[in-house]
Amino acid sequence: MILIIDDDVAVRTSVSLLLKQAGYMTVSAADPREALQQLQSYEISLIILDMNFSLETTGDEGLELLAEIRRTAPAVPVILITGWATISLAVKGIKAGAFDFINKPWDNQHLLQSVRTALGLSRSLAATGQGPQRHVRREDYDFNGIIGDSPGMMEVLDTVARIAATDASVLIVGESGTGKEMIASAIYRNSLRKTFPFVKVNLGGISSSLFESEMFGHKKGAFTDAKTDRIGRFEMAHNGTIFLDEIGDLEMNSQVKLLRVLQDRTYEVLGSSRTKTVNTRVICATNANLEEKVNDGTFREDLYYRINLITIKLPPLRERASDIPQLVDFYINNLKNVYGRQKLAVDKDALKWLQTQPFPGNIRELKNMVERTVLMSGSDLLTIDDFMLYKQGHVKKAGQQLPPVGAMDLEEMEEAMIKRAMEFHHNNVSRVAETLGLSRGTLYRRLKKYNIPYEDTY
Ligand SMILES: Nc1ncnc2c1ncn2[C@@H]1O[C@H](COP(=O)(O)OP(=O)(O)OP(=O)(O)O)[C@@H](O)[C@H]1O
Repeated sequence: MILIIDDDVAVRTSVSLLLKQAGYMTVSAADPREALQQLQSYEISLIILDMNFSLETTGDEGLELLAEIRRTAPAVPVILITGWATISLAVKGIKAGAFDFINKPWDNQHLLQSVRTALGLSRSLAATGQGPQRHVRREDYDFNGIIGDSPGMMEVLDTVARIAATDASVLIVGESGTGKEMIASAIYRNSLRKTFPFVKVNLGGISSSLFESEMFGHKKGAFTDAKTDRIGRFEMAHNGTIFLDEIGDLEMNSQVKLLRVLQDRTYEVLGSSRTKTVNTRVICATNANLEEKVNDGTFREDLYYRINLITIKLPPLRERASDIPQLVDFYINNLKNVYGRQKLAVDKDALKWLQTQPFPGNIRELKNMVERTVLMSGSDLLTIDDFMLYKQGHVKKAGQQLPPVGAMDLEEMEEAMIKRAMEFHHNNVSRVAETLGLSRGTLYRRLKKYNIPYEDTY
């Protein structure tokens, strides 16, 4: 049973009709007292609450009622309905524990989708809440290529399993190289949207002047360089999932534009006056601390609350060192096939030693280290010495190739190295980032800084 709380009878009736047509049962309440009564009388599974239901415009009464609901029925998700003008009120509501907020006038499909997500999520939370510390069975999901069964990793996979089928927006946080993109793809592969596109966008690589054209597309002639029509990423992701990587790098004026499409699910193609509607699940990732960015005013608080209904934190590799042997084994097995060296193996002491290493670049760094050590060592059984040699060799080789002191400054060297790597990898940004030990976001920033042309590989 869904409880609709609004003092406006027209709103109550239309929401109730919409939900009934979609197969839900509803009851409604016109004021807080009646709302709390209904909550006692019925088994309520979801509440839709209009924040401005009171005659006062501050919305305080709505917030008070929300707090009361959270106290009496903490497991029941609440969806707020708010006006654009009261967006700060919606943020307050989300902080106070509301599940989602929808703007007035609402789009029926959007409201229904939020209802489905809220119900799906609370059901799966209830289901996984049963029984002592039960972990998901890997074989029930598509977790291909995701290695590790440390407690930290299992917790991540449990969350992915629980939330994949819902449409909840997910924010994946963690240091560079911890597998954020990999987890985003796992959420998609295990979702109901898996037969629709998965569109990856590296926001770190998109300048604010190009943001709209990249994300929403443009019509031929919309601006000087618009020689042909261009389809935007949101359109490509229609019915599917959009993965917004490096969201922490998004500039303020682009944040407003992104917020609007996430909020209203509508946008306009540049050069066209028609409003388009998009239905997409949003997964974001960042290695920045967004809360800090919100506090220092460089990331919009309302956008932050819009994207992080669910937060998945990927632990750094040093906090799940027990996964290292499995990861090494996985990479060695891949390399056996690539190089036709079926006897490749890593000795026990080396495995132990690897587990004590700090790996600031996390799994990406471990993977690079294993690959390069295999390439450099002629022996099939890799020992600590081989890995050490790789580390020293790395430094020595670099030493031999350095230009004379004074010939170049650090920035010039960096630029030259990036250009060489781009040439070597034929502008494949992902490969270049891997070889240079950078995250893609960092590499994109450098490419822009040095004006090095690149094709966005996403
Ligand atoms: N659990 C894992 N099992 C196997 N390989 C992994 C795992 N996690 C990450 N990797 C590998 O490590 C590399 C980095 O992963 P990924 O690109 O997903 O990290 P990221 O956190 O998105 O990095 P960045 O912040 O730099 O964009 C990839 O080659 C990926 O295949």
